[in-house]
Formats: sequence, C-alpha cells, structure tokens
Amino acid sequence: MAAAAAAAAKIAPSMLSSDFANLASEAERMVRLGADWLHMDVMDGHFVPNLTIGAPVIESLRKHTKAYLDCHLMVTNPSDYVEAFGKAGASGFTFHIEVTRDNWKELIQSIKAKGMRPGVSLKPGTPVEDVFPLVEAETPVELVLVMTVEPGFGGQKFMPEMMDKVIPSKFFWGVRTLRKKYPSLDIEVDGGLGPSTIDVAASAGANCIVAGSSVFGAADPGQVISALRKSVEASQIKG
Ligand SMILES: O=C(CO)[C@@H](O)[C@H](O)COP(=O)(O)O
Repeated sequence: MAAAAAAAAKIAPSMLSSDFANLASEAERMVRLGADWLHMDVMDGHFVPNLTIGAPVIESLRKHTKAYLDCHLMVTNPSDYVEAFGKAGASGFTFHIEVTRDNWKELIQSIKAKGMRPGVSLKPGTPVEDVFPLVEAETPVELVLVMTVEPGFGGQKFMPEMMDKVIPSKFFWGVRTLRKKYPSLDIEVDGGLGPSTIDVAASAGANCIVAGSSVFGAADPGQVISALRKSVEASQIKG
C-alpha cells in the first residue's frame, strides 16, 4: 500500500501569485472555483530573500473570508509571530524545522493554544527524518510541508527528487517514506506544482497541494484546481 492515505485532498492556491491589491476578491474567487485552503506565504526578508505579508494582512483578509488560511511562516523567529497570527485569524501555522531545533515542543504547544493547527516545513536540503520526532511528539504537528523548490519565490521549477530526496551523493527519505510511515498525516508539497507535475507528487503520497502560478496563470483556474484534486484522489484509490 504505497500512497494510500486517509488524509483528504486539500488544494491550496498560493495567494502569493494573486493580485495583492484585490486579495479579498481573489480569495473569494479561489474558494468559488473549488479551493479547499488558501495558502499564505509569510516571508521576513531574512530566512528567505523576499518580503511578503504579515499578520495585519491575515487580519484584514479574515474579515472577508471564512476559508482555512494555511500560513507558511518562512521566518527566522516563528515564536515571535504566534500570538499575532492567532489573533489575526490564521487557521494553520507552519514553521520551518531549520530554525526551531531547540524549541519546537513549546512552539507547537503555543500554536495550539492560540487555536491554530501546527505544521512543520523542510527546505529541499533538509532530511525528512528531522521531522519524525515532531510528528511523534505528545503534542504533535498535524502537517508536514515538504518544499519542492527553494523557498522564497513563486514560479520556480518543481524538484521531483524531493519525493525521495535524492540529492547528489546524498539520500534522505522524502515524501514517499513519510507517507508509508504516517498513513493519515497531512503531507503538503509546495513549489512548481501544476497539471504536469502533480502525478509525481500525488503518487508519492502528498495530499495537500499548494499551487501558485499554475492556478493564477491559467485561463481556467477552476479546471487546474480540479485536475490537481483528481490526481490526488486517483493516487489514493490506486494505493
Ligand atoms: O512558498 C512558496 C515559495 O517560497 C510557494 O508557496 C510558491 O508561492 C508556490 O508558487 P508556484 O511554484 O506554485 O508558482
């Protein structure tokens, strides 16, 4: 049973590719076209070389939508943002393992205490086994986000090697191992996903799919959202 997962398909358009000047109507459009979650890329210009949105934007958007706001914190000090994101109405709070080696237990607990769903993300060069303790903890993360591009920018090329994390001369376990180990875990992939790359990710076991340029750049974004969902569901049936 390779990729059979109890975890439901979640298609999450990355709002980084939306028209920020019309964020509320872009969010409404994505939900109307079938999005399950809205993926919010939070970048601090330090952990990644780009600066995007913060809690005030989440707070403003929350006034216009009930949608699940899947916040990916590409920041050096995630603990500094928990309270503000909780108050702002974030639904999920995903931090990076690379910056939370010592304090992840407290961080997960504080995220839950603020009413958000905790997740952990890894950059392409980080071994997947680094997050096993967080998934198996007494208060665990509920989602693992495997980056399939270097974080920082939309529109990059999907890295299929992240399914098994085969990096020149190194081998780390990737999405496929994560799925075998944790059949019902939410496993998210982010970067370069679209109709031409989804089958690779879905058959490895990813069930939460972030897609920016392939959705917002499409003539028919609803059709792309539906194609992504079909691929995840077909892989789960095949197992
Ligand atoms: O987190 C990031 C980039 O760091 C992503 O969420 C991108 O925004 C995805 O965009 P596409 O690769 O789908 O265009």
